[in-house]
Amino acid sequence: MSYEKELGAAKKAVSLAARLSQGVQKTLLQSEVWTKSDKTPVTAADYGSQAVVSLVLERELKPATLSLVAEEDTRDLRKKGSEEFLEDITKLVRDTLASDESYAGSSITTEDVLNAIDCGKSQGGSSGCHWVLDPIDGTRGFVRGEQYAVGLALLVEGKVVVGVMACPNLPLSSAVVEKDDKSCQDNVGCLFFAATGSGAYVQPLNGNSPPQEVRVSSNENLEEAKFLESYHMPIPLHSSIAKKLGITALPVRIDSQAKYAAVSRGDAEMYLRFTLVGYREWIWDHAAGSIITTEAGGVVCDAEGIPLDFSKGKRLDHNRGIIVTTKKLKPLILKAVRESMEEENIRV
Ligand SMILES: Nc1ncnc2c1ncn2[C@@H]1O[C@H](COP(=O)(O)O)[C@@H](OP(=O)(O)O)[C@H]1O
Ligand SMILES: [Mg+2]
Ligand SMILES: [Mg+2]
Ligand SMILES: [Mg+2]
Repeated sequence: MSYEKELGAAKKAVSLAARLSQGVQKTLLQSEVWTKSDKTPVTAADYGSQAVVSLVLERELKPATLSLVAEEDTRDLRKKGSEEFLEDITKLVRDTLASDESYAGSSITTEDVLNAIDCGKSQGGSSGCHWVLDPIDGTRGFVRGEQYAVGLALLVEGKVVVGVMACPNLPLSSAVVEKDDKSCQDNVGCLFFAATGSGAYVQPLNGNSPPQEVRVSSNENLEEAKFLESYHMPIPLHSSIAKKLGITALPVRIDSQAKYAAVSRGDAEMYLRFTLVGYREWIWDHAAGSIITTEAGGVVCDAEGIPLDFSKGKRLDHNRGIIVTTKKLKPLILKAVRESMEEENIRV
């Protein structure tokens, strides 16, 4: 089955949400960063982006009911004292939609914004069609003025079939560039997308250049390999695995699912994610990224080599660890992972 219509709607939704987030990031003040009950940060861009994606999918696809599994909810926005913040978000959403010719003149109220965000309450699962959204992935990176992504995927019968990811600050050349390389740092903003069986592509986020197919690296020389991990949680096990593999370079730390995009484009050969014991991953942190990498010829699996299962609701059901790499390197990496885990007495 072709998912052309869904892909078109998702690209439009994610591009507009990225436009909203770019405006917010430029002028964001520390006082505008709220903290959620799980102690993680959230901003007007997270809420605004979720509302924009929800409204655009609704308008473009006119589904009987839109099933959206998304990160943010309106609990804090509905509390007394949030009125001004909600007004600001509504203005952002209104201005962003008005910036697209096809939506010019449409009026958006605070109630419309709250309803659009609340649309993201779906639980997902193994049957039917569900959109999966991380409106701002890597909010910590976003707040620091660094990397973040807007990730949207379509789940059909428990499988990811479409993925779209905007990385507004990611260089068009490579994610792994020197901080003082001005020419790369100035030429930023990527839109990655993939549909099942059709490959993975990238195009400039704010330009009109045609999409280019991306493929994972063909490098098999681990001495020259680059590997990625989260910015905020360097994990000792990652270093042991890299050392065992003979990787000499230090890990490159990047926020968000941009790490999946980087592996899909061949910027790096490996992304490791061994979080703290007991942490169960949200599907929206991986859905868009995983199909982009697999359609680019890569693999996404757990420490046992088993593909991730997106069919069990809002959380991923998998063993310890996530490994994103190339098909050629997978056996070597799994061996190094197994040995390092045994040595450090870490169970799957
Ligand atoms: N202590 C933790 N361990 C694992 N994942 C965490 C975490 N705290 C936050 N996260 C998740 O990791 C995501 C960011 O991933 P990364 O570290 O690769 O940038 C966050 O997404 P949000 O920024 O969308 O909330 C959040 O869902
Ligand atoms: Mg968050
Ligand atoms: Mg996230
Ligand atoms: Mg998020």
